[in-house]
Formats: sequence, structure tokens, C-alpha cells
Amino acid sequence: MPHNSTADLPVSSSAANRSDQPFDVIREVLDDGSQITNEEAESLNKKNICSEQRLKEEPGSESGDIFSENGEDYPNHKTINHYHQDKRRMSLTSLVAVDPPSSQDAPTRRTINLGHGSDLIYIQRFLPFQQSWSFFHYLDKHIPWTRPTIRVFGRSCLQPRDTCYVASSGLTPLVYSGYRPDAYSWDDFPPLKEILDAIYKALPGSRFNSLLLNRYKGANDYVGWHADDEKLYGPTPEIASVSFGCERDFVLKKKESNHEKTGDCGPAKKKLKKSSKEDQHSFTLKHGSLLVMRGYTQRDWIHSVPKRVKAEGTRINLTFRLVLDITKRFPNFVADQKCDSWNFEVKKDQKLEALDVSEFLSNLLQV
Ligand SMILES: O=C(O)CCC(=O)C(=O)O
Ligand SMILES: [Fe+2]
Repeated sequence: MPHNSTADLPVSSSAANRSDQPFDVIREVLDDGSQITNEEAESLNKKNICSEQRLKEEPGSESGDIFSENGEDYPNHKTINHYHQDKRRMSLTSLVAVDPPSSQDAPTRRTINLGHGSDLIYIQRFLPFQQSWSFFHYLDKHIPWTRPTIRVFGRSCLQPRDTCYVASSGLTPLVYSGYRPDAYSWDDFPPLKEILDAIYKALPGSRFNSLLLNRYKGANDYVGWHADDEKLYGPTPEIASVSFGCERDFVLKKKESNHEKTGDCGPAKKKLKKSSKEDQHSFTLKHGSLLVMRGYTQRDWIHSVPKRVKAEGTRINLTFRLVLDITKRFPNFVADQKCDSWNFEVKKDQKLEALDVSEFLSNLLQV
């Protein structure tokens, strides 16, 4: 149910101390030893195919996996592949009974400087492999996924992926592509707090109060070129993105004044100028990984998760964001607008007095 409760986002919880223990719902499912159905086996098999094969690039897109670690993945993939050979007889428990992580699996953290105040952090093994599958199954089953009709460049279309929105109460609502999702409460999905606690450990000092969830149900689901530069996030939003399930490519491209736009409704215009290498980065987001976009990344770059023929399995992505409270104090700032023109908007608001301006700016800079 959409939330209107007073429950607010906890900054930390006891869950932080038991991040290696999957939550109860999942443990019940995994420990029951029941025979796996054909459908489950098929779905898990697809995930495995998806994560083991190198994803084929679509013609025209440039490859440069700046985050892959020599193509290595979790060593336990072999174990899973073996179980898949006789999928009718294997149990769900066997499927996830992977080797405990060794010291080689320790998370590695990489910072990628995109220049001009934009940067990324990538942690490939942010959450343990097995626990990540537990999160995947929980989210796949318990999140009330919806596939809304959105408007992009004047056209209505079905959003090419499932979505759900979770946020603390009382925040400025999120509106994108003419769609205003109802916000569910964090209390409705306790595992999300565990994931958030893990993020807080990795990013001390960061704060998030909203979460956009996306589910890509196969190769044809995607997110078109966009930047998460809505005004409610301020000019330098930090966005923490956690991925589960099928690996998908994530492509970042530097904004051009006349860059082509595709959005979620398909191509609109042919590209005129070829991007240089530094202007585009393409890489694979692994199961259990964390990607953080910071600084001016939303102002200066656009990103997408393109269709990929071989990406047959389901992928779930969570993007944690901080909604600033500026629109409560300054209702002239409409959440649906993009923030290409922050300075202009500030000057244009005749009602802003000197004191207001400093309050406005400190609101923007609040973390
Ligand atoms: O699925 C992803 O990795 C990205 C999702 C995204 O860009 C968004 O929700 O704004
Ligand atoms: Fe995005």
C-alpha cells in the first residue's frame, strides 16, 4: 500500500550488525529443501547464462568496460552451473548453497574521475553473492511492481521496465516523464533498510531518503538516455545504485548541447556527432554491486541501460536518492522540471529576499 504513515527512514538500524544473515522470509524459502519447479529452474538458469556469458554489444555502441576485473566473477558460478545440469531434481537450497566468500572476494572499490567535478565509485562485490540472491528473490516477490504509462517527448508509452518507489513521508513527490509514483514506506520492506545500512557503511556521511526500484524482465527491458537531474535532488545529487540478478551494461555519455535524445519511447533522432572515447563509458553492473554517481554527473552526463539480446534473465536495480526539502519552503520550484537552469530560476523568483537566498542555498548544499 502507498504510504502515508509517519514512519521515517532510519539512518541506521540493528540490521547493520547482521548483514550476513538473510532476513527471515528468505531463510524460510531457502531452507525448506523443497523441489524446485521447472519455472524456477528455468528462471535461475537464465540468470546464470546471463551472468556467465559476455554480453554482446549492440551495433553502434562503444565498449570499454572500465569496471570489470579481468572478466572474473564469483568463483561459485561453476557450482551453480553444475547444479543446473539436472535442474528437475535439484532443490532451491542446492542452487544457492554456494561456497562461502574467500578473502579473494573482498569488495574492491574503484573511483572513476569523469572530470569537471563528476565522479563515480564502483564496488563490484558490495554485497555477498548468496545474500544478494536472497535480496533478489525477496524483491522480485514482495515489491508491488508496476509498469506505468509515461510521456516522453509528447508521446505516451508503456515504461519499458517495472518500477516502484519508496520514500520517507512528507517529501516532495517525485514526478518524472509525467508520472508521479505513489511512495511506499520503508517499513513495508524491511530488507531495504538492510541494504541501506550497508550503503551507509560504505559511504559514511551520505544520506538517502528515497528509492526508485527498477525491474528489467529480460533483454527487451531497458532505460533510455536520461539524467536524474530533477530539481528535488539539487544540483549535485549523490545516487547509490545497487544491482541484483542478470548483469546489464550501464552506459554513460557526456551531454552535448545538441545531443540526440531517445528516452524511454525509442529513438527520436539520429546521432550527428560521434562521441570521443572520453565522452562515453560502458561497463557491466554485476550481481551484488554498488555504483555511486556523484558531483556534477547528473548535470554533465546522461546514462542508460540499453537493450541487450543476451540479457535474458531478470535484473533488479535500486537507486537510492536524497530529496531535498527546498520545494516545501519554496513552492515555486516544481519537482517535475529538470534543473538545467538553477541560477536562472533562483534569480527569476522575485519573492526571494536576501535571507531566503542564503537559506535556499544552504538547503541545496545540505547533506
Ligand atoms: O538500472 C540501472 O542501472 C539504472 C536505473 C536508472 O538510471 C534510474 O532509475 O534512474
Ligand atoms: Fe538514472
